Amino acid sequence: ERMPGPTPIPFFGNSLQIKSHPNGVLQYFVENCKRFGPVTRFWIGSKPLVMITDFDDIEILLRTLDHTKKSITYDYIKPLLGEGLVTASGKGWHSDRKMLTPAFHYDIIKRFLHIFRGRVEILLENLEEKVGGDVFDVHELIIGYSLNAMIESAMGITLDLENERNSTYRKALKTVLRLCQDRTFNPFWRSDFVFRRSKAGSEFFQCLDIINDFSMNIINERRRQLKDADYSQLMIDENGEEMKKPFLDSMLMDGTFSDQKILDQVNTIIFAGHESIANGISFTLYNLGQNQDVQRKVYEELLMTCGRNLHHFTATNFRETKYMNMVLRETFRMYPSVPVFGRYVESDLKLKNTTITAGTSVSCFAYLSHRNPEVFPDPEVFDPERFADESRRGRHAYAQIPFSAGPRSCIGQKFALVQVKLVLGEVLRRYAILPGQKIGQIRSMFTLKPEGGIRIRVRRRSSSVVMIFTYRRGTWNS
Ligand code: HEM
Repeated sequence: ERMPGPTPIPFFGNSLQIKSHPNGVLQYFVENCKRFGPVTRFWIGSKPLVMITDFDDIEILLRTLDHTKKSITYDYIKPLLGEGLVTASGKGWHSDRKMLTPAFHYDIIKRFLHIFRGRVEILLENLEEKVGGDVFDVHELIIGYSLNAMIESAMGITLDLENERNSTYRKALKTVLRLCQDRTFNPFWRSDFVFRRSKAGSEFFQCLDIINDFSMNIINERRRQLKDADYSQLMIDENGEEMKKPFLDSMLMDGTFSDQKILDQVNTIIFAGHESIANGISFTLYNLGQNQDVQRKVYEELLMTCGRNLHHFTATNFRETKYMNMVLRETFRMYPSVPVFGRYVESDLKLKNTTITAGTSVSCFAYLSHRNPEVFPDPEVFDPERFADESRRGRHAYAQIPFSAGPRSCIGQKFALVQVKLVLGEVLRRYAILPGQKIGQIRSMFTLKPEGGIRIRVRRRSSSVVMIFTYRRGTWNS
Protein backbone atom coordinates (compact mmCIF):
# COMPACT_ATOMS: atom_id res chain seq x y z
CA GLU A 1 0.00 0.00 0.00
CA ARG A 2 2.74 2.43 1.00
CA MET A 3 4.90 1.79 -2.01
CA PRO A 4 5.19 4.54 -4.59
CA GLY A 5 3.26 4.07 -7.80
CA PRO A 6 0.61 5.61 -10.02
CA THR A 7 -2.78 6.26 -8.45
CA PRO A 8 -5.19 3.37 -8.97
CA ILE A 9 -8.94 3.62 -9.39
CA PRO A 10 -11.42 1.20 -7.78
CA PHE A 11 -12.00 -2.13 -9.57
CA PHE A 12 -9.67 -1.23 -12.48
CA GLY A 13 -6.53 -0.41 -10.50
CA ASN A 14 -4.11 0.96 -13.11
CA SER A 15 -5.33 -1.37 -15.88
CA LEU A 16 -7.16 1.30 -17.88
CA GLN A 17 -4.15 3.63 -17.85
CA ILE A 18 -1.89 0.75 -18.93
CA LYS A 19 -4.22 -0.41 -21.69
CA SER A 20 -4.81 3.02 -23.14
CA HIS A 21 -1.30 4.48 -22.93
CA PRO A 22 -0.66 6.08 -26.33
CA ASN A 23 2.81 4.51 -26.66
CA GLY A 24 1.81 1.05 -25.51
CA VAL A 25 2.13 -1.13 -22.42
CA LEU A 26 5.93 -1.31 -22.30
CA GLN A 27 6.34 2.48 -22.45
CA TYR A 28 3.70 2.92 -19.74
CA PHE A 29 5.80 0.84 -17.37
CA VAL A 30 9.04 2.55 -18.45
CA GLU A 31 7.62 6.02 -17.77
CA ASN A 32 6.14 5.11 -14.41
CA CYS A 33 9.12 3.14 -13.12
CA LYS A 34 11.38 6.06 -14.06
CA ARG A 35 9.05 8.40 -12.22
CA PHE A 36 8.44 6.35 -9.06
CA GLY A 37 11.82 4.68 -8.61
CA PRO A 38 13.44 1.25 -8.34
CA VAL A 39 10.47 -0.37 -6.58
CA THR A 40 7.22 0.76 -8.18
CA ARG A 41 3.79 -0.56 -7.30
CA PHE A 42 0.93 -1.01 -9.80
CA TRP A 43 -2.54 -2.50 -9.41
CA ILE A 44 -3.76 -4.89 -12.07
CA GLY A 45 -7.42 -4.74 -11.14
CA SER A 46 -7.33 -5.68 -7.45
CA LYS A 47 -3.98 -7.50 -7.68
CA PRO A 48 -0.71 -5.80 -6.77
CA LEU A 49 2.25 -5.91 -9.16
CA VAL A 50 5.62 -4.52 -8.14
CA MET A 51 8.25 -3.76 -10.77
CA ILE A 52 11.87 -3.74 -9.63
CA THR A 53 14.91 -2.32 -11.43
CA ASP A 54 17.61 -2.23 -8.75
CA PHE A 55 20.32 -4.86 -9.45
CA ASP A 56 20.57 -5.95 -5.78
CA ASP A 57 16.80 -6.39 -5.53
CA ILE A 58 16.71 -8.33 -8.80
CA GLU A 59 19.45 -10.62 -7.49
CA ILE A 60 17.60 -11.21 -4.22
CA LEU A 61 14.48 -12.27 -6.11
CA LEU A 62 16.08 -14.38 -8.80
CA ARG A 63 18.71 -16.19 -6.76
CA THR A 64 16.36 -17.92 -4.39
CA LEU A 65 14.50 -21.18 -4.82
CA ASP A 66 11.89 -19.91 -2.34
CA HIS A 67 9.90 -18.02 -4.98
CA THR A 68 9.60 -20.09 -8.13
CA LYS A 69 5.92 -19.40 -8.74
CA LYS A 70 5.31 -17.08 -11.70
CA SER A 71 3.59 -13.70 -11.39
CA ILE A 72 0.06 -12.77 -12.48
CA THR A 73 1.40 -11.53 -15.83
CA TYR A 74 1.75 -15.21 -16.84
CA ASP A 75 -1.82 -16.15 -15.89
CA TYR A 76 -3.32 -15.74 -19.32
CA ILE A 77 -0.54 -17.45 -21.24
CA LYS A 78 -1.18 -20.59 -19.20
CA PRO A 79 -3.79 -21.97 -21.64
CA LEU A 80 -0.92 -22.10 -24.16
CA LEU A 81 1.98 -23.19 -21.97
CA GLY A 82 0.13 -25.17 -19.28
CA GLU A 83 2.55 -26.92 -16.94
CA GLY A 84 5.51 -26.39 -19.29
CA LEU A 85 8.82 -25.16 -17.89
CA VAL A 86 8.13 -21.43 -18.25
CA THR A 87 4.86 -21.39 -16.33
CA ALA A 88 5.08 -24.39 -13.96
CA SER A 89 6.18 -23.96 -10.36
CA GLY A 90 7.11 -25.89 -7.23
CA LYS A 91 8.09 -29.55 -7.22
CA GLY A 92 6.66 -30.22 -10.71
CA TRP A 93 8.80 -27.51 -12.26
CA HIS A 94 11.88 -28.60 -10.29
CA SER A 95 11.79 -32.24 -11.34
CA ASP A 96 11.02 -31.40 -15.01
CA ARG A 97 13.83 -28.88 -15.09
CA LYS A 98 16.24 -31.49 -13.73
CA MET A 99 15.07 -34.10 -16.16
CA LEU A 100 15.14 -31.83 -19.25
CA THR A 101 18.39 -29.96 -18.54
CA PRO A 102 20.62 -32.58 -20.25
CA ALA A 103 18.61 -32.12 -23.48
CA PHE A 104 20.12 -28.63 -23.76
CA HIS A 105 23.69 -29.65 -22.97
CA TYR A 106 26.44 -28.63 -25.38
CA ASP A 107 27.04 -32.32 -26.30
CA ILE A 108 23.57 -32.36 -27.83
CA ILE A 109 23.85 -28.94 -29.44
CA LYS A 110 27.05 -30.04 -31.18
CA ARG A 111 25.09 -32.86 -32.81
CA PHE A 112 22.66 -30.28 -34.18
CA LEU A 113 25.22 -28.05 -35.87
CA HIS A 114 24.68 -29.62 -39.29
CA ILE A 115 20.91 -29.05 -38.92
CA PHE A 116 21.45 -25.38 -38.12
CA ARG A 117 23.83 -25.04 -41.07
CA GLY A 118 21.37 -26.65 -43.45
CA ARG A 119 18.67 -24.24 -42.32
CA VAL A 120 21.02 -21.26 -42.61
CA GLU A 121 21.58 -22.18 -46.24
CA ILE A 122 17.86 -21.81 -46.91
CA LEU A 123 17.88 -18.50 -45.05
CA LEU A 124 20.74 -17.27 -47.23
CA GLU A 125 18.79 -18.19 -50.36
CA ASN A 126 15.91 -16.11 -49.07
CA LEU A 127 18.23 -13.22 -48.24
CA GLU A 128 19.70 -13.36 -51.73
CA GLU A 129 16.32 -12.29 -53.10
CA LYS A 130 16.55 -9.10 -51.03
CA VAL A 131 19.94 -7.99 -52.38
CA GLY A 132 19.83 -4.54 -53.90
CA GLY A 133 16.16 -4.12 -52.99
CA ASP A 134 14.36 -1.83 -50.60
CA VAL A 135 14.20 -2.22 -46.81
CA PHE A 136 12.56 -5.44 -45.60
CA ASP A 137 11.57 -6.94 -42.25
CA VAL A 138 14.48 -9.27 -41.49
CA HIS A 139 12.68 -10.66 -38.43
CA GLU A 140 10.09 -12.32 -40.67
CA LEU A 141 12.85 -14.10 -42.60
CA ILE A 142 14.81 -15.15 -39.53
CA ILE A 143 11.72 -16.49 -37.80
CA GLY A 144 11.34 -18.95 -40.72
CA TYR A 145 14.86 -20.13 -39.94
CA SER A 146 14.47 -20.37 -36.18
CA LEU A 147 11.13 -22.18 -36.19
CA ASN A 148 12.40 -24.84 -38.59
CA ALA A 149 15.74 -25.19 -36.85
CA MET A 150 14.00 -25.63 -33.50
CA ILE A 151 11.64 -28.34 -34.73
CA GLU A 152 14.28 -30.21 -36.66
CA SER A 153 16.74 -30.21 -33.76
CA ALA A 154 14.88 -30.29 -30.43
CA MET A 155 11.92 -32.26 -31.83
CA GLY A 156 13.81 -34.44 -34.30
CA ILE A 157 11.28 -33.84 -37.07
CA THR A 158 12.06 -32.53 -40.52
CA LEU A 159 9.07 -30.74 -41.89
CA ASP A 160 9.09 -28.40 -44.80
CA LEU A 161 7.79 -25.55 -42.80
CA GLU A 162 8.43 -22.77 -45.31
CA ASN A 163 4.87 -23.41 -46.26
CA GLU A 164 1.33 -22.56 -45.41
CA ARG A 165 1.21 -24.53 -42.16
CA ASN A 166 4.16 -22.58 -40.87
CA SER A 167 2.56 -19.24 -41.55
CA THR A 168 -0.79 -20.37 -40.13
CA TYR A 169 1.01 -21.40 -36.95
CA ARG A 170 2.89 -18.10 -36.82
CA LYS A 171 -0.25 -16.08 -37.30
CA ALA A 172 -2.05 -18.06 -34.61
CA LEU A 173 0.85 -17.57 -32.18
CA LYS A 174 0.96 -13.83 -32.84
CA THR A 175 -2.76 -13.56 -32.15
CA VAL A 176 -2.53 -15.60 -28.95
CA LEU A 177 0.33 -13.46 -27.62
CA ARG A 178 -1.46 -10.23 -28.48
CA LEU A 179 -4.65 -11.39 -26.79
CA CYS A 180 -2.75 -12.63 -23.72
CA GLN A 181 -1.35 -9.15 -23.22
CA ASP A 182 -4.69 -7.48 -23.92
CA ARG A 183 -6.40 -9.81 -21.46
CA THR A 184 -3.88 -9.16 -18.71
CA PHE A 185 -4.86 -5.50 -18.66
CA ASN A 186 -8.55 -5.81 -19.44
CA PRO A 187 -10.49 -6.25 -16.18
CA PHE A 188 -13.62 -7.35 -18.05
CA TRP A 189 -11.82 -10.35 -19.54
CA ARG A 190 -10.44 -11.59 -16.25
CA SER A 191 -13.26 -14.06 -15.78
CA ASP A 192 -12.87 -17.20 -17.92
CA PHE A 193 -16.64 -17.32 -18.30
CA VAL A 194 -16.80 -13.84 -19.86
CA PHE A 195 -13.62 -14.17 -21.93
CA ARG A 196 -14.69 -17.46 -23.50
CA ARG A 197 -17.91 -15.84 -24.67
CA SER A 198 -16.28 -12.72 -26.10
CA LYS A 199 -15.19 -12.33 -29.74
CA ALA A 200 -11.57 -12.09 -28.60
CA GLY A 201 -12.00 -15.23 -26.52
CA SER A 202 -13.33 -17.27 -29.40
CA GLU A 203 -10.47 -16.04 -31.62
CA PHE A 204 -8.01 -16.92 -28.85
CA PHE A 205 -9.26 -20.50 -28.48
CA GLN A 206 -9.45 -21.04 -32.25
CA CYS A 207 -5.80 -20.01 -32.52
CA LEU A 208 -4.92 -22.19 -29.55
CA ASP A 209 -6.41 -25.19 -31.41
CA ILE A 210 -4.21 -24.42 -34.43
CA ILE A 211 -1.11 -24.27 -32.22
CA ASN A 212 -1.99 -27.49 -30.38
CA ASP A 213 -2.65 -29.31 -33.67
CA PHE A 214 0.69 -28.15 -34.97
CA SER A 215 2.51 -29.43 -31.87
CA MET A 216 0.50 -32.70 -31.72
CA ASN A 217 1.47 -33.47 -35.31
CA ILE A 218 5.11 -33.13 -34.37
CA ILE A 219 4.72 -35.30 -31.27
CA ASN A 220 2.81 -38.03 -33.11
CA GLU A 221 5.22 -38.09 -36.02
CA ARG A 222 8.22 -38.43 -33.70
CA ARG A 223 6.46 -41.12 -31.69
CA ARG A 224 5.89 -43.06 -34.90
CA GLN A 225 9.52 -42.67 -35.96
CA LEU A 226 10.79 -43.85 -32.59
CA LYS A 227 8.61 -46.94 -32.77
CA ASP A 228 10.08 -47.84 -36.17
CA ALA A 229 13.73 -47.19 -35.27
CA ASP A 230 15.99 -49.26 -33.07
CA TYR A 231 16.63 -46.25 -30.90
CA SER A 232 18.71 -48.05 -28.30
CA GLN A 233 21.36 -48.70 -30.97
CA LEU A 234 21.03 -45.24 -32.47
CA MET A 235 21.90 -43.58 -29.18
CA ILE A 236 25.19 -45.36 -28.45
CA ASP A 237 28.33 -43.30 -29.12
CA GLU A 238 31.64 -44.54 -30.52
CA ASN A 239 32.80 -45.49 -27.00
CA GLY A 240 29.73 -47.64 -26.40
CA GLU A 241 28.27 -45.06 -23.99
CA GLU A 242 24.63 -44.06 -24.04
CA MET A 243 24.28 -40.56 -25.53
CA LYS A 244 22.16 -37.76 -24.08
CA LYS A 245 18.73 -37.63 -25.68
CA PRO A 246 17.32 -34.59 -27.45
CA PHE A 247 14.40 -32.77 -25.87
CA LEU A 248 11.31 -34.50 -27.31
CA ASP A 249 12.91 -37.96 -27.35
CA SER A 250 13.85 -37.66 -23.70
CA MET A 251 10.21 -37.11 -22.77
CA LEU A 252 8.76 -39.70 -25.13
CA MET A 253 11.16 -42.35 -23.84
CA ASP A 254 10.99 -41.41 -20.20
CA GLY A 255 7.51 -42.85 -19.80
CA THR A 256 6.50 -40.63 -16.87
CA PHE A 257 5.25 -37.65 -18.91
CA SER A 258 1.53 -37.56 -19.64
CA ASP A 259 0.40 -36.62 -23.17
CA GLN A 260 -0.83 -33.27 -21.87
CA LYS A 261 2.50 -32.57 -20.19
CA ILE A 262 4.41 -33.42 -23.36
CA LEU A 263 2.17 -31.05 -25.32
CA ASP A 264 2.71 -28.29 -22.73
CA GLN A 265 6.47 -28.72 -22.90
CA VAL A 266 6.54 -28.80 -26.70
CA ASN A 267 4.40 -25.66 -26.94
CA THR A 268 6.68 -24.04 -24.37
CA ILE A 269 9.96 -24.84 -26.07
CA ILE A 270 8.75 -23.84 -29.54
CA PHE A 271 7.35 -20.58 -28.18
CA ALA A 272 10.23 -19.75 -25.82
CA GLY A 273 12.91 -20.70 -28.29
CA HIS A 274 12.24 -19.62 -31.83
CA GLU A 275 10.90 -16.12 -31.30
CA SER A 276 13.70 -15.01 -28.98
CA ILE A 277 16.46 -16.41 -31.19
CA ALA A 278 14.95 -14.56 -34.16
CA ASN A 279 14.80 -11.38 -32.08
CA GLY A 280 18.44 -11.69 -31.03
CA ILE A 281 19.66 -12.17 -34.59
CA SER A 282 17.42 -9.49 -36.09
CA PHE A 283 18.24 -6.78 -33.54
CA THR A 284 21.95 -7.53 -33.95
CA LEU A 285 21.71 -7.17 -37.73
CA TYR A 286 19.80 -3.94 -37.24
CA ASN A 287 22.47 -2.55 -34.89
CA LEU A 288 25.21 -3.54 -37.32
CA GLY A 289 23.38 -1.80 -40.15
CA GLN A 290 23.11 1.38 -38.10
CA ASN A 291 26.76 1.17 -36.97
CA GLN A 292 28.96 0.46 -39.96
CA ASP A 293 32.23 0.85 -38.03
CA VAL A 294 31.16 -1.87 -35.60
CA GLN A 295 30.12 -4.11 -38.48
CA ARG A 296 33.53 -3.68 -40.10
CA LYS A 297 35.22 -4.85 -36.89
CA VAL A 298 32.93 -7.87 -36.57
CA TYR A 299 33.63 -8.83 -40.17
CA GLU A 300 37.39 -8.46 -39.77
CA GLU A 301 37.29 -10.61 -36.66
CA LEU A 302 35.31 -13.27 -38.51
CA LEU A 303 37.86 -13.39 -41.29
CA MET A 304 40.71 -13.54 -38.81
CA THR A 305 39.30 -16.29 -36.60
CA CYS A 306 37.52 -18.45 -39.10
CA GLY A 307 38.81 -17.43 -42.50
CA ARG A 308 37.38 -19.39 -45.35
CA ASN A 309 36.35 -22.15 -42.95
CA LEU A 310 33.94 -19.93 -41.09
CA HIS A 311 31.14 -22.36 -41.76
CA HIS A 312 32.92 -25.07 -39.76
CA PHE A 313 32.21 -23.05 -36.64
CA THR A 314 33.63 -24.94 -33.66
CA ALA A 315 33.53 -24.40 -29.93
CA THR A 316 36.94 -22.73 -30.27
CA ASN A 317 35.67 -20.29 -32.90
CA PHE A 318 32.80 -19.30 -30.66
CA ARG A 319 35.23 -18.38 -27.91
CA GLU A 320 37.59 -16.59 -30.31
CA THR A 321 35.03 -14.21 -31.72
CA LYS A 322 35.37 -11.95 -28.69
CA TYR A 323 34.24 -8.78 -30.37
CA MET A 324 31.11 -10.47 -31.70
CA ASN A 325 30.36 -11.51 -28.12
CA MET A 326 30.59 -7.87 -27.05
CA VAL A 327 28.23 -6.87 -29.86
CA LEU A 328 25.75 -9.54 -28.80
CA ARG A 329 25.90 -8.55 -25.15
CA GLU A 330 25.26 -4.93 -26.07
CA THR A 331 22.37 -5.89 -28.36
CA PHE A 332 20.81 -8.05 -25.63
CA ARG A 333 21.27 -5.16 -23.20
CA MET A 334 19.31 -2.77 -25.42
CA TYR A 335 16.82 -5.29 -26.70
CA PRO A 336 16.30 -8.15 -24.24
CA SER A 337 13.86 -10.48 -26.04
CA VAL A 338 12.04 -11.05 -22.76
CA PRO A 339 11.83 -7.53 -21.29
CA VAL A 340 10.02 -8.45 -18.06
CA PHE A 341 10.00 -11.62 -15.97
CA GLY A 342 8.26 -12.08 -12.69
CA ARG A 343 7.49 -14.16 -9.64
CA TYR A 344 4.57 -14.43 -7.28
CA VAL A 345 5.91 -14.23 -3.74
CA GLU A 346 4.05 -16.56 -1.40
CA SER A 347 5.93 -15.43 1.70
CA ASP A 348 7.33 -11.99 2.60
CA LEU A 349 10.37 -11.06 0.54
CA LYS A 350 12.95 -8.73 2.05
CA LEU A 351 14.53 -6.53 -0.60
CA LYS A 352 17.40 -4.08 -0.01
CA ASN A 353 15.26 -1.22 1.33
CA THR A 354 11.77 -2.61 1.59
CA THR A 355 9.77 -5.76 2.21
CA ILE A 356 7.30 -7.15 -0.31
CA THR A 357 4.37 -8.75 1.43
CA ALA A 358 3.22 -12.28 0.62
CA GLY A 359 0.64 -12.45 -2.17
CA THR A 360 2.35 -9.90 -4.44
CA SER A 361 3.61 -10.33 -7.99
CA VAL A 362 7.12 -8.96 -8.44
CA SER A 363 8.58 -8.40 -11.89
CA CYS A 364 12.19 -7.75 -12.86
CA PHE A 365 12.09 -5.07 -15.51
CA ALA A 366 15.20 -5.99 -17.48
CA TYR A 367 14.40 -3.64 -20.36
CA LEU A 368 14.69 -0.69 -17.95
CA SER A 369 17.39 -1.99 -15.57
CA HIS A 370 19.58 -2.51 -18.68
CA ARG A 371 19.18 1.23 -19.25
CA ASN A 372 20.46 2.35 -15.86
CA PRO A 373 22.50 5.45 -16.87
CA GLU A 374 24.82 5.13 -13.87
CA VAL A 375 26.11 1.82 -15.17
CA PHE A 376 25.43 2.27 -18.87
CA PRO A 377 25.84 5.99 -19.65
CA ASP A 378 23.82 7.16 -22.71
CA PRO A 379 21.85 3.94 -22.55
CA GLU A 380 20.14 4.44 -25.90
CA VAL A 381 23.51 4.52 -27.66
CA PHE A 382 24.74 1.20 -29.08
CA ASP A 383 28.29 0.74 -27.82
CA PRO A 384 29.82 -2.76 -27.64
CA GLU A 385 32.85 -1.33 -25.79
CA ARG A 386 30.69 -1.39 -22.65
CA PHE A 387 31.36 -5.12 -22.65
CA ALA A 388 35.12 -5.02 -23.13
CA ASP A 389 36.85 -6.87 -20.25
CA GLU A 390 38.08 -3.64 -18.59
CA SER A 391 34.64 -2.02 -18.73
CA ARG A 392 32.91 -5.06 -17.26
CA ARG A 393 35.29 -5.38 -14.32
CA GLY A 394 33.50 -4.65 -11.05
CA ARG A 395 30.08 -4.36 -12.69
CA HIS A 396 27.15 -5.92 -10.84
CA ALA A 397 26.59 -9.52 -12.03
CA TYR A 398 22.87 -8.77 -12.46
CA ALA A 399 23.38 -5.55 -14.48
CA GLN A 400 22.75 -7.32 -17.79
CA ILE A 401 20.57 -10.44 -17.58
CA PRO A 402 18.83 -11.08 -20.93
CA PHE A 403 18.56 -14.79 -20.09
CA SER A 404 17.40 -14.07 -16.54
CA ALA A 405 19.60 -15.56 -13.79
CA GLY A 406 19.45 -18.01 -10.91
CA PRO A 407 17.64 -21.36 -10.82
CA ARG A 408 14.92 -20.28 -13.29
CA SER A 409 17.24 -18.76 -15.84
CA CYS A 410 16.88 -19.69 -19.50
CA ILE A 411 17.42 -23.40 -20.11
CA GLY A 412 18.12 -22.75 -23.80
CA GLN A 413 20.84 -20.10 -23.46
CA LYS A 414 23.64 -22.17 -25.05
CA PHE A 415 21.26 -23.52 -27.65
CA ALA A 416 20.35 -19.92 -28.55
CA LEU A 417 23.83 -18.41 -28.56
CA VAL A 418 25.29 -21.12 -30.79
CA GLN A 419 22.61 -20.44 -33.37
CA VAL A 420 22.75 -16.67 -33.08
CA LYS A 421 26.50 -16.71 -33.73
CA LEU A 422 26.31 -19.29 -36.47
CA VAL A 423 23.61 -17.39 -38.36
CA LEU A 424 25.35 -14.03 -37.91
CA GLY A 425 28.65 -15.47 -39.06
CA GLU A 426 27.14 -16.94 -42.21
CA VAL A 427 25.05 -13.89 -43.04
CA LEU A 428 27.86 -11.39 -42.47
CA ARG A 429 30.34 -13.40 -44.42
CA ARG A 430 28.18 -13.12 -47.50
CA TYR A 431 26.28 -9.88 -47.01
CA ALA A 432 26.95 -6.38 -45.80
CA ILE A 433 24.09 -4.98 -43.77
CA LEU A 434 23.09 -1.47 -44.78
CA PRO A 435 21.27 1.03 -42.57
CA GLY A 436 17.55 0.35 -42.73
CA GLN A 437 14.61 2.06 -41.17
CA LYS A 438 14.82 3.33 -37.62
CA ILE A 439 13.11 0.95 -35.22
CA GLY A 440 9.51 1.83 -34.40
CA GLN A 441 7.81 2.01 -31.03
CA ILE A 442 8.12 -1.15 -28.93
CA ARG A 443 4.76 -1.72 -27.30
CA SER A 444 4.58 -5.35 -26.28
CA MET A 445 5.67 -6.77 -22.98
CA PHE A 446 5.94 -10.55 -23.47
CA THR A 447 8.58 -10.40 -26.19
CA LEU A 448 10.06 -7.25 -27.68
CA LYS A 449 8.41 -6.52 -30.96
CA PRO A 450 8.88 -3.15 -32.64
CA GLU A 451 6.01 -1.81 -34.70
CA GLY A 452 6.68 -2.35 -38.38
CA GLY A 453 9.25 -5.08 -37.73
CA ILE A 454 13.03 -4.80 -37.95
CA ARG A 455 13.86 -3.28 -41.30
CA ILE A 456 17.27 -3.49 -42.91
CA ARG A 457 18.80 -3.62 -46.40
CA VAL A 458 21.53 -5.96 -47.61
CA ARG A 459 24.28 -5.86 -50.21
CA ARG A 460 26.34 -8.84 -51.36
CA ARG A 461 29.98 -8.55 -50.28
CA SER A 462 32.28 -8.37 -53.27
CA SER A 463 34.65 -10.99 -51.86
CA SER A 464 31.83 -13.51 -51.62
CA VAL A 465 31.30 -13.49 -55.38
CA VAL A 466 34.21 -15.92 -55.69
CA MET A 467 32.90 -18.20 -52.96
CA ILE A 468 30.48 -20.85 -54.00
CA PHE A 469 29.01 -22.81 -51.18
CA THR A 470 27.57 -26.23 -51.59
CA TYR A 471 25.98 -28.32 -48.94
CA ARG A 472 26.25 -32.06 -49.25
CA ARG A 473 25.32 -34.75 -46.77
CA GLY A 474 25.91 -32.60 -43.74
CA THR A 475 29.26 -31.07 -44.73
CA TRP A 476 30.12 -27.79 -46.31
CA ASN A 477 32.49 -27.34 -49.20
CA SER A 478 33.56 -24.05 -50.66
C1 HEM B 1 18.18 -15.23 -27.42
C2 HEM B 1 17.39 -16.18 -27.04
C3 HEM B 1 16.73 -16.31 -25.71
C4 HEM B 1 16.53 -15.38 -24.72
C5 HEM B 1 16.94 -13.93 -24.70
C6 HEM B 1 15.83 -16.06 -23.65
C7 HEM B 1 15.46 -15.46 -22.45
C8 HEM B 1 14.85 -16.11 -21.40
C9 HEM B 1 14.46 -15.51 -20.16
C10 HEM B 1 14.66 -14.05 -19.79
C11 HEM B 1 13.89 -16.46 -19.39
C12 HEM B 1 13.26 -16.28 -18.01
C13 HEM B 1 11.79 -16.06 -18.25
C14 HEM B 1 10.98 -16.02 -17.03
O1 HEM B 1 11.47 -16.06 -15.89
O2 HEM B 1 9.77 -15.94 -17.21
C15 HEM B 1 13.90 -17.68 -20.15
C16 HEM B 1 13.39 -18.86 -19.69
C17 HEM B 1 13.29 -19.98 -20.47
N1 HEM B 1 13.78 -20.15 -21.74
FE1 HEM B 1 14.79 -18.79 -22.83
N2 HEM B 1 15.62 -17.35 -24.01
C18 HEM B 1 16.16 -17.55 -25.25
C19 HEM B 1 16.17 -18.72 -25.96
C20 HEM B 1 15.62 -19.90 -25.55
C21 HEM B 1 15.67 -21.14 -26.28
C22 HEM B 1 16.38 -21.34 -27.60
C23 HEM B 1 14.96 -22.05 -25.55
C24 HEM B 1 14.70 -23.50 -25.84
C25 HEM B 1 15.36 -24.22 -26.67
C26 HEM B 1 14.50 -21.39 -24.35
C27 HEM B 1 13.75 -21.99 -23.37
C28 HEM B 1 13.44 -21.41 -22.15
C29 HEM B 1 12.71 -22.08 -21.10
C30 HEM B 1 12.14 -23.48 -21.14
C31 HEM B 1 12.62 -21.19 -20.04
C32 HEM B 1 11.96 -21.44 -18.67
C33 HEM B 1 13.02 -22.00 -17.75
C34 HEM B 1 12.52 -22.30 -16.36
O3 HEM B 1 11.73 -21.54 -15.82
O4 HEM B 1 12.97 -23.31 -15.82
N3 HEM B 1 14.91 -20.09 -24.38
N4 HEM B 1 14.49 -17.45 -21.36
